[in-house]
Amino acid sequence: MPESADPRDRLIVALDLPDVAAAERLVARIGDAATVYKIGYRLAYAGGLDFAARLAKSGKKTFLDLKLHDIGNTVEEGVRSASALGATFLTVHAYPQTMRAALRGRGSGLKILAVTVLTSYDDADAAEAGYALPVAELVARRAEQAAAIGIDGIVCAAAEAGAVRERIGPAGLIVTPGIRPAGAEAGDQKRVMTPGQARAAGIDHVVVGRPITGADDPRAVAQGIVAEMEDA
Ligand SMILES: O=c1ccn([C@@H]2O[C@H](COP(=O)(O)O)[C@@H](O)[C@H]2O)c(=O)[nH]1
Repeated sequence: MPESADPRDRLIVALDLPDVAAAERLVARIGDAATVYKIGYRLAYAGGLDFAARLAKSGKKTFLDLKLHDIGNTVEEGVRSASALGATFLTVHAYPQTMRAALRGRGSGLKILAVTVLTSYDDADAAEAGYALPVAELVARRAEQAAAIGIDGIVCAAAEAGAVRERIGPAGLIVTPGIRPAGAEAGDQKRVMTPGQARAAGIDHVVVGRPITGADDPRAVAQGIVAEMEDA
């Protein structure tokens, strides 16, 4: 999705909910305050892929956060199947073989986003997983590889947006989870920024789940996040 004139497109609401009925209720409560919805494992394994296709047909943009990573043939064919769901975004892990396969399987209209290092990881977690590089360097390296391969966008923490932008140029998308309005619980997220800080750092889209799904008034929280980014 190129830089949109609609500020609501900057917010991607993560529908991390137990079933389609709960997702439908949340989307109805948020109404026109959000335009882009993310379906991850939890909902995808509970009928969420059909729901994603319906959401796309209803005019919302959809983001399939499936974080694919497998042998090239499986990724390519998986992306080909996912393309048929009418989604705007699909994630894969930022491994070169995986990213190349995803681009081979992609139909027109689907943007492939490469997940660099999960925002729940800090340097100690990366070391525990066997990586010699600190997170910031690993993100930069993966962004550089993703750009060379021709990937559409990068998923990283907002703190890395500047370094990623240098490597992917102005046309690549920077999508950042690990976003918390001031005062909200970080939960398991370790590389966190507020929506305003993230926007000022140069991101294109923020992903926000629990601060919206757990809110008494999810529509108001979504509107607040969009407004905070507008003001940044
Ligand atoms: O590095 C990553 C990649 C994906 N995610 C996903 O984003 C949302 C964040 O939800 P919150 O409730 O706002 O923490 C969630 O669906 C993750 O699977 C991420 O957090 N970090």
